[in-house]
Amino acid sequence: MNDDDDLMLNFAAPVARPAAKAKGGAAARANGNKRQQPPAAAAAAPPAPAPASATPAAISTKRIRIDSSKPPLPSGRPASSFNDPSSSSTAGPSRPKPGMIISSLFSGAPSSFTVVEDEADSRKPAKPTNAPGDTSTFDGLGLDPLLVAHLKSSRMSIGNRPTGIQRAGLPALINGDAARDVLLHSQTGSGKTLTYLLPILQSLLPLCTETWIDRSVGTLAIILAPTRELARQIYEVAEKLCQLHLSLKEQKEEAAAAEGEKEDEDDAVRRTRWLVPGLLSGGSTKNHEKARLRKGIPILVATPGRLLDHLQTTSSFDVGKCRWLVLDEADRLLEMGFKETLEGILKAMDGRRRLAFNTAKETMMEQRGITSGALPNEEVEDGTGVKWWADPRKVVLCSATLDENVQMLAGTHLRTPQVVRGGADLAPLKPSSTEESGDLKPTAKSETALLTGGSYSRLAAPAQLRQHAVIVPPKLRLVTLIALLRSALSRNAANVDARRVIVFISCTDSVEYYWNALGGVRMGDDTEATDDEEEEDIAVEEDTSDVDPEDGELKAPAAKAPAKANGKLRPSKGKSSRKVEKYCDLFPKTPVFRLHGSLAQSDRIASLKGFSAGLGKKVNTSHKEGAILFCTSVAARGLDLPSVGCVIQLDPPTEGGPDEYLHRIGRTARVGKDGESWIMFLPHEKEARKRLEDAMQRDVEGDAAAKSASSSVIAEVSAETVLKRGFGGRGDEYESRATEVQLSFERWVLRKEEAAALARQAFMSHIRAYATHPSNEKDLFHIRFLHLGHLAKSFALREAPAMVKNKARGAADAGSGSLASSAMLNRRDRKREDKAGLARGEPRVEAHRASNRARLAAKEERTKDDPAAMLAAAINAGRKGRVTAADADDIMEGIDLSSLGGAGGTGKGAAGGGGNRGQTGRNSDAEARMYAKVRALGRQSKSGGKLAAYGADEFQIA
Ligand SMILES: Nc1ncnc2c1ncn2[C@@H]1O[C@H](COP(=O)(O)OP(=O)(O)OP(=O)(O)O)[C@@H](O)[C@H]1O
Repeated sequence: MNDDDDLMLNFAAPVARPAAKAKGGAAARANGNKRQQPPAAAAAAPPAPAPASATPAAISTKRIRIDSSKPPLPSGRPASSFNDPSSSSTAGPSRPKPGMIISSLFSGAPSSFTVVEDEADSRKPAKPTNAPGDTSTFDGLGLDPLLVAHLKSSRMSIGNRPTGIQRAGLPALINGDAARDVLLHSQTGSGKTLTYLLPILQSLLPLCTETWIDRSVGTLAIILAPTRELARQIYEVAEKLCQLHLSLKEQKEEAAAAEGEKEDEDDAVRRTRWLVPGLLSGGSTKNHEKARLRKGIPILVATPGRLLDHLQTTSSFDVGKCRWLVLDEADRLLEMGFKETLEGILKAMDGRRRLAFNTAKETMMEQRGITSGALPNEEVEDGTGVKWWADPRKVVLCSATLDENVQMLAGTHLRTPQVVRGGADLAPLKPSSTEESGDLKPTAKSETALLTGGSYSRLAAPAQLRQHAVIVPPKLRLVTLIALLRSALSRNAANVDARRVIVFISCTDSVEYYWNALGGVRMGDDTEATDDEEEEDIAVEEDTSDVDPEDGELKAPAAKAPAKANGKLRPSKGKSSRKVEKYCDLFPKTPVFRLHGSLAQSDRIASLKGFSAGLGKKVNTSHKEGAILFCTSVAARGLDLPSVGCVIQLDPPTEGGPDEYLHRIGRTARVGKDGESWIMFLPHEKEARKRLEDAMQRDVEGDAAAKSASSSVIAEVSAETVLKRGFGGRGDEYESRATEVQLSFERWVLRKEEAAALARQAFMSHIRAYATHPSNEKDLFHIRFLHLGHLAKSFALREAPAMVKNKARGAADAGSGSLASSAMLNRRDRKREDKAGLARGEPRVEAHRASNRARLAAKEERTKDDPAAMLAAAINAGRKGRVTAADADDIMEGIDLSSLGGAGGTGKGAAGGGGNRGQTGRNSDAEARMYAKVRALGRQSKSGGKLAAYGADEFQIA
């Protein structure tokens, strides 16, 4: 984008443009662009894509996108030596005071470290595979000059170089076969949004010359996105696109005014500005949305649940003339269980279209006194004189991954779909080439192999993205995370734009915990925080349910609200807690944000805006010192956050496997930019790195360019290397620094019961989330392999796991009154809604219920003979907020706590190599013995509080 200026000189020669309609020009100006009636016999052809010629002109308008600028540095808290990883100060950790609790991170850490040299940095920087091309231009692809000029303007700042998917997709969507739907398949961050938005706008622009048409014409394009955030992001891009100059004259005038030249009087095609986007994502009240729909929203961006709701209940919602339906992140839409909703939407839209068409046809026949046979369908027009139904509605399905579900959807609902792919090699598009585009036959079931087996299915990360995996013993997870953050922030010191870091975590409670903990830790001393600081320290959000009944949006898993502890904790009762950023002593000038499905919508928006642009008292406009975002997988798909230099996965994805991994790392290295990613594995999960690599390698098989770009290599780096880099110092000094950091977190947890409650809750939820890894990953990700005591350390907990569980349960019981009653209320509300829906015979509710019933029946069938599956089901129930205290007991007791025996060896070893219980069958004797032991441990810990009796001295119960 920096070389936009150069590109301005390289515009292609003007291309032919169909004669512009004269009406609406001078006449429209004379009438002040008032709405006119169409000429009676105006058999206006459906506006066709109209490549036009123009001399591009510079446009200078205010920039809308929030970008980084450079505010003065804020003054943070007194920085300790930790704020300089390169410092070689010999100051060690604070000396233990009498009675102070000592926590050792490094003594007894499993066989110290196996040093695996980080070869990542010595790897040759790869050629970006999702960057804009070098030769092709947007105007060369037949894009309207108005749009080309707009893309180059400071409003859009895109330039004139299309990315691979744009080179392939724009011609297919602008000039392609009108009778075929399109499946866009491309790498993350390759510009898919513009690939469908530009053709939509181009096809609708000619309608703006018809001055008798306005937004009351109804909805002409619908874009569906799985989450509110993504929907909002697409809406914002559409909004910016729609702010283009509507005539070349306007552009010339502006350019002339800027350059002091005399304006040119020719080319006075006038367009009226009614082409506006709207957003329906459940963010505002339904009545408000209904009012907006009544007015008309020509380009509508929506989440599926809300859209179907309006299709079923809002009679003024006019989609009879809709020409485009885009399903963005189609794989995610399906994963989130929107299949029936999507089918409902398609059915409802077809119905409305048929109805509108029949009405128009009957009116025409009546007016002309002719029979149906004398009026071909493609000649049917409505009162506007536009033949809306001449071409079928175009469905565009976008996905970075082509799994079986996407293929099924495409095969069932798309008309002879054309698969359009953005090549990794950025070669100029050859539309007929199977390398770039291919045919997908309508019978998806039989054609599945065609797509997955060949070179169609691609799971490739951008080649310039440097991927790393770090194998971390559980008790070093917290300090390794801090080290990674510090390195990422300091590594990109020279590149302000790349200093944003995203950290993916498995569950909402853990996100809340780490966000609060980072804001709460104090380095350099162990004094109490002031009362004010204490008040500000902890902010928690109340859980809502898994699925928002309004927009069907999936919430992050296991989001139980932390229970009231000693009557002090302040659950936010769904109210927005206004403070969305925190600052940490370890990187005092870097704001830390969080994002998960249980946050109030206003906080979600504020957090995203803050992370993207800068917010808060200390940094006013942008983040010179970077920004950190802790989030669940809710942020994995589609979000286009500017200049993310690094993605860290503290927890590997619990669902979605390599696809989810790919989407998460796709938040960095976007559109040819540089980026790095880190994923943490526990020692027993080590093999997972190879599996990810293999999955990506398999997927690029046959694609020499992508293979040679080695985009699938995940370099293994030792925890020691990461800690050394992150904490600096000479020799083993990094160990004492890391220990001091760990101690500071532990002090924070010990100091306040609220903090301890958060930590316990996060620990429990983490284990529940861990248990949801799919069965084909259980050989690596099984809760029985977890060393719970060491894992507790990564939440800065000093308590034994059994005690953590008991206390968490106690706290939950204490707070159960309000939580339970609010859950009851939610349930009652939903029941009432379902009842009302059924009474009205709403397919949405029926479909929802039917699918739930089918799912439950299938689950029961699967789990009835398998205790492991029953346990997993209980844990799953926990993710949905339905876990009871007894379930929690079962979960904790179901884990092989013999690992607590210290001398007993690792969790995996103690599991006796039994593997998955579901696979090997249940040894009831052994299980009974294990439960007995667990209960004994529990009793022992309750009466004496001395798990050390079992050699579990790492818990250091005082
Ligand atoms: N031709 C281009 N030149 C420069 N920047 C571009 C171009 N096309 C798109 N972009 C920018 O690239 C970024 C990523 O685009 P977009 O979000 O559409 O990617 P995506 O393919 O949808 O990614 P994901 O799969 O992660 O959702 C956006 O900030 C967009 O403005």
